[in-house]
Amino acid sequence: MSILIENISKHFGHFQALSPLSLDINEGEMIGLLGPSGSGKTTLLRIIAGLEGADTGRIKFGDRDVTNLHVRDRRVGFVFQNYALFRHMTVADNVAFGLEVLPRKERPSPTEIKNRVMHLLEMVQLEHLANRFPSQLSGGQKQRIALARALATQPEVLLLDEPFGALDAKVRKELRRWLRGLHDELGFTSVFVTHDQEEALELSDRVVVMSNGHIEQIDQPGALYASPNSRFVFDFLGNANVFEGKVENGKWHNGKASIVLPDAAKQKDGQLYIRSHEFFVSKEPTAHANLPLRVIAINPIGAEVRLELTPIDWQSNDVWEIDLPHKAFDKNCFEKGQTLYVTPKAGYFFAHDAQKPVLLSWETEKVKTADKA
Ligand SMILES: Nc1ncnc2c1ncn2[C@@H]1O[C@H](COP(=O)(O)OP(=O)(O)OP(=O)(O)O)[C@@H](O)[C@H]1O
Repeated sequence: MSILIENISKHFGHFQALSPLSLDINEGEMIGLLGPSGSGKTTLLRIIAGLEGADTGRIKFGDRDVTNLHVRDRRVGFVFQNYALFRHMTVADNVAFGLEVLPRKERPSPTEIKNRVMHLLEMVQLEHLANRFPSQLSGGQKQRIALARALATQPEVLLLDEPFGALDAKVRKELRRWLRGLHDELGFTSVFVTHDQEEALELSDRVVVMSNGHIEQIDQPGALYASPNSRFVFDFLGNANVFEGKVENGKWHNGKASIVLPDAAKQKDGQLYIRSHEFFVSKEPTAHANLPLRVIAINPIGAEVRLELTPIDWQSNDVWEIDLPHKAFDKNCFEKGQTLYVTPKAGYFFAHDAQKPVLLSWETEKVKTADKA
């Protein structure tokens, strides 16, 4: 079922929670609504569900205009963060609930309900827990039951609000994979809310990045990561270091630090955003950059080592984070308190007078040569 969202806006009193926004969701697509707290994700999801009315605009499911339809007539499935299972009912009764409350004309027979519940429990691989109560389940199991319950009425649209927010990282990852598999197998259309960029990028066919009640960018995960179209999106997708530079003699300067402008750069003042893995690190400045930093922390994180650094004799608002493969780290034997120099390999430049960034790259070979010199 496709979903068309057209000029939807929402006020709570004088506060504008959603500016008029539009979004076209294809049948069978999985869409992640990503944004910081208060950006309007849940409000938009609730308006799609019919739990909240919009001030303006309309919503269509396929050819059906559902703008004024009651939540129960929209036929959507929901999953919330806090499981929302009925504590006094068994797992099987919880899953059957949506079917039991259907109007008599639409309600399947008791045998059919029983069969459908068992099938759903098999699908979420928890048929052996049919007679347990929610208090006897783990968080991950509860959430799978919540999903089975949401799917019982065979909705064509599934809406999920931070479905895995309360779970630990490992279970979260497992459930994500499993939800994606189920989505692909059953072919429903899903919209889920998250403030976790990794979750959004991993699960979604397209990600909708929201801030302050409007849409900043809609893109496939790869495109979003490769071409963030604003500072906000860049910041929100994480792990960027920002160098604020003023142009002088073909270089960006900031205090005693400098970066040579690559050929493609316009001679403009602005901010260079560099991702944490886009650096060479050395014990001396290179021909391309003189960015001295002091090591304040060293944290091994999985396949990489993250160095936290503060500028020496230049200004930056944030601590810098640089991720190095273990090999590169071991070769250099960096220690806390030590001074080192970083050279960007690539970065996004936002000129002060521009909204959109330019992707810049320093030719790798040249930097390497300079590094060795
Ligand atoms: N019923 C309400 N009454 C008044 N203000 C509300 C109501 N619901 C939401 N808001 C406000 O609207 C804004 C958007 O809220 P919303 O819950 O949609 O954000 P969100 O992006 O989902 O945030 P979070 O990630 O924290 O859940 C917030 O500033 C919130 O305080």
